Amino acid sequence: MPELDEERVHVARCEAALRAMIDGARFNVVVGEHVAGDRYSAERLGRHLKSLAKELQEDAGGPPFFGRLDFGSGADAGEHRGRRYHIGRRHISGEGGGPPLVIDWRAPVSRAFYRAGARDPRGVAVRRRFGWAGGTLTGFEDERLDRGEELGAASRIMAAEIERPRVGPMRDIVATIQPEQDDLVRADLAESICVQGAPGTGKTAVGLHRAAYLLYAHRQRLERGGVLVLGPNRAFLGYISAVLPALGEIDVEQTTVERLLARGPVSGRDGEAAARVKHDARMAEVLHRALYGRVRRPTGPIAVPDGSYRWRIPEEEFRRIVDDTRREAPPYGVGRERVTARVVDAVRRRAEARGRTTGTAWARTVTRAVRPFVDEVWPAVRPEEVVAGLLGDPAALAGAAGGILTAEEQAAILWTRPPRTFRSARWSAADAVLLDEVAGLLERPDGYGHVIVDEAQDLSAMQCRAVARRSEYGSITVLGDLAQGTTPWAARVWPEHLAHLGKPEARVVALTTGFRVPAAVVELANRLLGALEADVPPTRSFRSDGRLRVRQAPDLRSAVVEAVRDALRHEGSVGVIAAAADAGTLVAALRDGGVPAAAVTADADGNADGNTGGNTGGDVEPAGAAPAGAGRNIGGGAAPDVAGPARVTVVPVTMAKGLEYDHVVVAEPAAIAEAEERGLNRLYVALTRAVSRLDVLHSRPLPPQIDVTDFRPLPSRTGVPGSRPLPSQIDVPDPRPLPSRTGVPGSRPLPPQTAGRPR
Ligand SMILES: Nc1ncnc2c1ncn2[C@@H]1O[C@H](COP(=O)(O)OP(=O)(O)OP(=O)(O)O)[C@@H](O)[C@H]1O
Repeated sequence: MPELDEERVHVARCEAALRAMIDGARFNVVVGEHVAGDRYSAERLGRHLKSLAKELQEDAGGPPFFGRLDFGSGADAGEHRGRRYHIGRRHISGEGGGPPLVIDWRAPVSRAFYRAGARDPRGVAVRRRFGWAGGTLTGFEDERLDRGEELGAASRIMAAEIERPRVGPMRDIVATIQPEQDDLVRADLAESICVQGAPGTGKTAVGLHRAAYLLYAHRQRLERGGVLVLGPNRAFLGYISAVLPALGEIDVEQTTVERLLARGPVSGRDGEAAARVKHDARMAEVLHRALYGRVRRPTGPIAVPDGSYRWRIPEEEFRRIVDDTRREAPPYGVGRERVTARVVDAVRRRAEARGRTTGTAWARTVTRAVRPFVDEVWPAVRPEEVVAGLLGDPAALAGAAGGILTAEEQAAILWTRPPRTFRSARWSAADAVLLDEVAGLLERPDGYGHVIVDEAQDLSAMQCRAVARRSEYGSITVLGDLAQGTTPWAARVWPEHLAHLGKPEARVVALTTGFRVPAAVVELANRLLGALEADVPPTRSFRSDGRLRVRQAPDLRSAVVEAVRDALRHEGSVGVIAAAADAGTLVAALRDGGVPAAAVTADADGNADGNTGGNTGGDVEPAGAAPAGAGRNIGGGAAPDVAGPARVTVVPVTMAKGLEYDHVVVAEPAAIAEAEERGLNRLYVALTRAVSRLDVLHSRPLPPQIDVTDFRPLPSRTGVPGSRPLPSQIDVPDPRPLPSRTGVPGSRPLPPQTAGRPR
């Protein structure tokens, strides 16, 4: 039988086995409800089995496997000698307890699929990649690693997967994880890592796959604490929300830092000066002082009535208890309990010396009697009281911030009209960070087993501390790009940031091969790097396809409508990215032009993406005239079933981080660049959202760094083994001749490898 037919037979066996697994899981749901010993276990088991049944059901339509490993007969194959494994998104059990039909991509043996190469075959004789179209197996590609064959980036199947137009939410990348990405995905649970990755290098993908991997490899250890994924805003979270469920992980909490810290609605706003101070690491010390400033030295003895006795703890002893407890520096709330317990103990010693029996009831009564004395010296407080007490009272602020904040800084954060009580305070997004800091001083928050922080460069020192508090006993994966930092407090180097995150020892790894943005677009964006005050290596694109078009247009609005109409002739999502102030008019222009567009709007909960005024996280508002599917058009995802209008989303550039669209129209770069202090970083983000095509439209002069009159594609730095640095299509006014990479002016380079990746 031809090999492809044999594989199709295997597909059919997998489908049958999967159906049997679904039936089995459903049966177990029913049985599980009766077999578990107690209600708690019954509930847990039921929940587990139901979600398993649901996952399997939802998964049933997808390709059951994407790769195959045939191990050779050499000693390096170890226990896998002569064996063959199909690798897929999830394990599929063999019929009747036989060997599994598909091995989970996270299993130890699957590692060779991602890491084996001609130089280090890891015992693998043949690596096979499968091509699928609409659930049908269409072909495969073999690499005879035992004969020194390796396609690398020349694999057609891999290139097609990476270059596939984006429709719908972000997909998993299990079939094409690159070796350097795999290294990060499978890093040990105990290890904290920081991935400095240029745009589109797969940081987010790596983080999500790492979450799935860790849950697979350390499920029991992570079950209690859980895994937390933090992203910049809701549009981003919407875009990535399908990846983990597709990998069978539905219990991962995905949220923004703002939501994680939220104690109530954000109703106040800060000016930039105030927000900068509130987000500064020095505020931690100010708050610490403000809180512990409430602890007072005892000014008298304690007298506790106890039946016919009256016990007395002298002032000196009480003072020693308070001083000792302060020195031990426990969380404030614990300190309060410790002082109380120590005073009760001191009373107990005296009572027992007089022959009193001191049981639980005695301790309860005495504790009640001691409380008022402890309240005097170590009062119970709420975070809101502490922060309001500081921001609403110049003297209190001066007391806590003296020698830490300058007079101007203190003036910047003082409330001009303090609320009557802390209960009526209007808290800003930055205040939420201060409240969380105080809450963390009062009581340690529950920690997570592992925290993944995306777009971490934008976090402030105080936000980092909030994350650190939640991962004190766990590890973290920090994902970010210093060049994409846009908040006023964005990191310029990693070590300091990692220290604020509580993991100064984290390994910093750079990813530089971009999988999203085509080479020509990358080269344009790279030109901004010198102006971004970030010491990061330039991106090298894996992709030689794609198109860049730069156009001057006196009437920008009509040019945008025209460009979008043109974009809609191609498959995939379309994103129009503009300065926040211009987004509304572009939505209107598109709708007037008969091109309904969805619009990314701000989150209600605040300060997600560097706009200190709050309201910068995002959501997607469906296009007015769009069909029902448009509402699902979160971030980069066009609804899968749409044929036109709902594929277009207008994104204020402040919301574009982490998103991607097949075709991007960037409108008026100069307006983006001048809208904020780190406007060029923002422009860098905007220019790197395109998967296949980028139109840059401008009516005003372009920022000099990307002025196309001087635009010449740089020699390819692709450097991806086996890749073909064919220039992407570049369409700019009056481009200078392409520089030669073979020495002949205007000549186009020949790909080093012509086999395997036809276009
Ligand atoms: N190994 C891979 N195989 C296939 N696609 C990949 C791979 N790595 C990344 N991608 C794709 O490239 C795109 C960019 O990835 P991702 O969003 O994770 O990058 P990023 O580094 O977080 O980018 P940014 O900093 O711009 O947000 C995504 O569509 C992702 O699926």
